[in-house]
Amino acid sequence: MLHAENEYTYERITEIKDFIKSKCDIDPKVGIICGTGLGSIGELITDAFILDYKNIPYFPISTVEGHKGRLILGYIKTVPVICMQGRFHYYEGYSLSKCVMPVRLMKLLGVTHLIASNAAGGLNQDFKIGDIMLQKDHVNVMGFSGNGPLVGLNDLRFGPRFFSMVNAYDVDLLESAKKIAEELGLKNIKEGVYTCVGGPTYETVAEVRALRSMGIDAAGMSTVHEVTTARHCGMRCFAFSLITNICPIDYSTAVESEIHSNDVIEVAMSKDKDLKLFVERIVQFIGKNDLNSVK
Ligand SMILES: O=P(O)(O)O[C@H]1O[C@H](CO)[C@@H](O)[C@H]1O
Ligand SMILES: Nc1nc2[nH]cnc2c(=O)[nH]1
Repeated sequence: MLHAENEYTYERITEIKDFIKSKCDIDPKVGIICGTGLGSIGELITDAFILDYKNIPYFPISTVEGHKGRLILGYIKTVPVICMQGRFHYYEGYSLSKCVMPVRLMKLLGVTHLIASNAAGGLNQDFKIGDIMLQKDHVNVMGFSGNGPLVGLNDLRFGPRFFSMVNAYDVDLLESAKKIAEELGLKNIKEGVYTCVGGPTYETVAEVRALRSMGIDAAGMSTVHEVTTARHCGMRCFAFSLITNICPIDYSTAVESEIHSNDVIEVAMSKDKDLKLFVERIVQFIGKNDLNSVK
């Protein structure tokens, strides 16, 4: 699968874009990707136009729990948005280029800013369940072995062959998000480095130790390739992880802290009120300050 030809050419994604445009005349500026159990962020959207993935030509379908499989266009406080209520993961059997196709679709629809959310395990042992980790950076461990969303022929209409990933997580958005969290009185805000593993297995103790020694604070199975693709096509990115579990770094406690996907979904859903307010305010901020200043 690694070097299979990317079926999602510029022309194919343009076809999908034209299909959506033929159904809905909203021009989204902010793209939102809901993580596992975080689909309620989509409830913020007014004048919502909803498309099930299964009804969009060439779209994959969501196969995991906690992902509804719907694309929503509409407004958050007058800012036009597009929201994926359900993302695609590598472990579902989708190539990384397939997983990130919706990011490119967002670009073709006019999106300039991406907000990606995810459920993640805390590797940093100072983290607590329910913390919101604002992503300041990532380590692309899958990319180390050449498994990335941009492997293959490069289409310059999306972006350049080589590009920098410094400032992948937009510093201005990150700082503004911190201020917003403070204004909202959110106490459990952390900042850190995220990584995406292939999954679907959670980490062994040895893997937790290895990832931690690389300076990584949280592990998931998404987001890195989405942000990479968004940066390739010039979007400004903000991402956060809801820490749904703490990854065991000691063999003595590993068994009792075993992770179950139901717990991940439950913790994520229990934070929906805070996260909806948080995302709403970030989108508003982008709408007021940032829409015309794409870097
Ligand atoms: O990254 P999101 O989609 O939030 O989901 C995270 O939660 C699931 C594991 O419970 C994995 O899919 C992992 O990536
Ligand atoms: N890789 C990984 N993904 C997660 N998603 C939610 N929790 C975890 C975790 O502990 N590890």
